[in-house]
Amino acid sequence: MKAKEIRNFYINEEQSVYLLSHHDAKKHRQWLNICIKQLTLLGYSDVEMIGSGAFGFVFAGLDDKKQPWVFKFSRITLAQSVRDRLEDEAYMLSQVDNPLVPKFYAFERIKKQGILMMARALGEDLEKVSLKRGRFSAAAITDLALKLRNVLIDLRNQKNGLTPQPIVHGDIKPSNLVWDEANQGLSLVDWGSSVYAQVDSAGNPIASNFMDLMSGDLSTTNARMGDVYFIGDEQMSGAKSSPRFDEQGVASTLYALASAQSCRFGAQVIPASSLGLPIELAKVIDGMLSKDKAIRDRAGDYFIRNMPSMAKAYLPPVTLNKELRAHIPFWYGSDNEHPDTVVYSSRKQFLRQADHNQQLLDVNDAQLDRYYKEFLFDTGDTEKAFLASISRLAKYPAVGGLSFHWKEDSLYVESSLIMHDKSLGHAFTQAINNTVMLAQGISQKGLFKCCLFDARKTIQLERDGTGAFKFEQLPELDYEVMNLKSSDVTRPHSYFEDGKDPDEQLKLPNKVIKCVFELNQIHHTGCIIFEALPDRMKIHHYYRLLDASKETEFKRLLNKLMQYAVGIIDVGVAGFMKLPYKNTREFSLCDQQSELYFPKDPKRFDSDATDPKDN
Ligand SMILES: Nc1ncnc2c1ncn2[C@@H]1O[C@H](COP(=O)(O)OP(=O)(O)OP(=O)(O)O)[C@@H](O)[C@H]1O
Repeated sequence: MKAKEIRNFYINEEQSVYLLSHHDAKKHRQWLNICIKQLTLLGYSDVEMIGSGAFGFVFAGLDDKKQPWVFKFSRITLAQSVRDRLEDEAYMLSQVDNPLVPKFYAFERIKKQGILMMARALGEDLEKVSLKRGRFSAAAITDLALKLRNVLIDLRNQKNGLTPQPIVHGDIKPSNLVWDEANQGLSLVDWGSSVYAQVDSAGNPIASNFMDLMSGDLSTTNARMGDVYFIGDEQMSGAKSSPRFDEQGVASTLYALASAQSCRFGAQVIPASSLGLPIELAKVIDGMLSKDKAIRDRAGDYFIRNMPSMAKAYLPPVTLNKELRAHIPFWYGSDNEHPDTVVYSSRKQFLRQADHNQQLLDVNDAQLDRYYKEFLFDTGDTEKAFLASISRLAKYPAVGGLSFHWKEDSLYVESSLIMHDKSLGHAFTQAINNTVMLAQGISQKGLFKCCLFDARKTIQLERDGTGAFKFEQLPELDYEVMNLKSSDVTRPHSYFEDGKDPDEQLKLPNKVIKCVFELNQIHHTGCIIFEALPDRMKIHHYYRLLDASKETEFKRLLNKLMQYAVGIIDVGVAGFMKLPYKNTREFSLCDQQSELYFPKDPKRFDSDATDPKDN
């Protein structure tokens, strides 16, 4: 089939579509519709978008024989050299013949836009499963570990023609593993970081032919950057491509799924040996995630050799902690409302550590761009894991605010969180608890604040030629009213206005600040963030009025706040957050969670088969 008529590609940055400018949002929607329409014209039915990543957008559809296909498009906003990689991805995928890998169908190029066509892996990717399910059980991790170990063996034994030519996938992580629950089937997708290995696991060069040996290829790396939250140190620092890269991806994946995190960096504070896994497997995973290469390699070899016997262990469901409680409270909001959650955090500054030893690969790389944008390059591992755990909270339909204050020997957390999907309560509790445990592992003194808000409610105002904001009617700030018991209403509450934040650069007009202070007299919780750009301003906010008797005054002040906000001329970001009570939770600092292994006598810990939905 020939994809002839596809035009006008426009793919924007990955963020909530609600935060794009009106113009960009429209273009984005048009673009998605064009893709769907064109794929439909080509004869595919039931076309839908099923995924997106740093590099591209992925659509699925059925061919004329009702076979499921996947179409991957690269983001038009990326440099041409990066977009060209879709063709390299197509080539590597075409080289792999494995039941766990979706079959390559075709690579088409229309104008500058490439489209990779392949079989669809059935099921749901493991990152999505993890967000719903929370921590995977010991049995699920063990089963997955064996499957992944077998994938590693297959990649090492891969032949290129007749010569053995191990392949490195280069980006093994939960979202690149598609899991089919019904058939217990696993697929490895996204071959965009894949290359032929240059060295074997012992570091000896692999050359497929004489020409390779002659060319300079053996002295420089051919490695591609995988996801910076999951790749190991060697891939990050530009070592030659080796099967060890994928061992690292597998270790990160198992660790992330066992702990319900979205990265590998938390292992110093929440080691695999604290997650209720069988002792042998836990030690292997911790070993593979070690900072010491010799330990890592030894653990990797052990994993490859012994995983089949480790997988024979009897691992019935057990409940190691009778009751799962959130370390900080959260409340359920209406299930009907599904916020498109976006997180905004300030004071990342103090989480940084000078570490300029990283040798970085290709600065053009989209992943690397992300690495810099997300301030990860000079941040310690635990701090990275903490930031990733905050981003994970934003993957749930939740709004609210959090403040972490690290003092002499304690951590103080203030919070106000509303979750809008009860069925995710169990997994969300684990996500919160991870955030707290990681925060306990941070030893610097300082303050970190973040707000989770619904991007759908963000107010956007465009500027005219003079910089003034254009609007026909002054937009209104949204709020909801919750009538709390009067005993609650009289409780004191705190307000966050604690000195200048180094990450805030917008100077707000005094009248805006005065308004916020007046609002502070009324019992409520919420946040407001002014993001003033050269061409427009976004006002992110959520407000919950906790004293219904003051609604008229509250509304009047919000209105006044908007009137003054449109007077902002400066460019930058500034915000306020208000958390409801002074009942701050105090936690001791804790470098590392204590050991917890799968019990030797599982019968004593019989699972009460808790359904996550009941929690
Ligand atoms: N063949 C496939 N079958 C089923 N789902 C797929 C397939 N290929 C991709 N997906 C889904 O689409 C998502 C994004 O695809 P992919 O990882 O290839 O894109 P990417 O832009 O390279 O992402 P990343 O930034 O994560 O590397 C995957 O997480 C997966 O859920």
